[in-house]
Amino acid sequence: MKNFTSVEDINDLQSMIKKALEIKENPLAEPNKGKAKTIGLVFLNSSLRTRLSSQIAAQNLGLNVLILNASQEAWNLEFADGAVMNSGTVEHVKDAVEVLNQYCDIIAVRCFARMQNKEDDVNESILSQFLKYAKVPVISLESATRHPLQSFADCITITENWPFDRLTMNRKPKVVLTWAPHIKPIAHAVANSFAEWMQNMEVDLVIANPEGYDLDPKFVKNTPVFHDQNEALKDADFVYVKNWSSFEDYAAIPEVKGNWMLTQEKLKFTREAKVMHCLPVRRNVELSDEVMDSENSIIYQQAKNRIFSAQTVFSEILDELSS
Ligand SMILES: NCCC[C@H](NC(=O)CCC(=O)O)C(=O)O
Ligand SMILES: NC(=O)OP(=O)(O)O
Repeated sequence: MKNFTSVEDINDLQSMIKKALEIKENPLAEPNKGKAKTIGLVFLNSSLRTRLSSQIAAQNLGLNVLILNASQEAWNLEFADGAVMNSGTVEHVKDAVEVLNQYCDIIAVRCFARMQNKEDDVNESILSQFLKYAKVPVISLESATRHPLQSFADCITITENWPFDRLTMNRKPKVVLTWAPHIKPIAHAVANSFAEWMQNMEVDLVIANPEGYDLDPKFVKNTPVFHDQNEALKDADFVYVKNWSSFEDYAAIPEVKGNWMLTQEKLKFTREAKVMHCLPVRRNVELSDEVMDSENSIIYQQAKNRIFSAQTVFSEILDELSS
């Protein structure tokens, strides 16, 4: 694995999940694998889970970890080619990445959608510059259109919670990615990425969202989309709750009829579905306290699995560096 920015960067998802579950059994099995190597974790946006789980994963492998909370601690970066930098930005991303090349064996970066210009976000205007200027492997810690370490952790979590003998069960789990309300425009990365990874799993995926909130067709592909949440939830085994803004009318939040917050009442339509969310979650807006704190929730397990998705990816990249 050279870089890790999408599901396209892995060869075999099932063997990656197997490896992650082995790492989970014994996370300290290879304490010197990353010895004398340095990973730089660069955050252009806020984080709790990604920052801490990546740090734990790197430390478990003996990597040196540099963390730059760039939005708060570093110089204001310029991303435009040929910019005359006589205003607010202090350092060009080209120079920043060239310097990171001097310090790091792996560069990991979080660069959310800026939600100002659809083309910029769809074309990954920030991540693409890291990929262009980096001379070392680049890992996405969530970019404008994808959150691959989250989606990989989601695959691990679904696998752990669908342990039945698939042959005797004779059916795939039904997984529903449902839109949920929010108070402000939210990016598409988590939802896009979840759809993309689920399309590579042995599951029946459906997406539920209100009219006006269809995701980018590039990510939806042939996944069935329901505009009636209750209909989509019927017989679900897993319900993944997530807000996103309009893709078509980019970053708009058109009015929604009815209440899309996930409640225990709505779970009655499901097969006692397990509930998932990437966190952070707006309680009693996206889902009710009752759901969040119920036996159905596997949300903290998902957060824990962020360690093992990251450790598996770092481990694969270290294998590549030493080959
Ligand atoms: N990294 C996981 C999710 C990040 C982001 N959430 C947020 O921006 C929440 C912000 C808020 O709730 O105000 C998202 O959903 O794409
Ligand atoms: N799920 C997730 O990526 O959380 P953070 O934004 O806190 O890293």
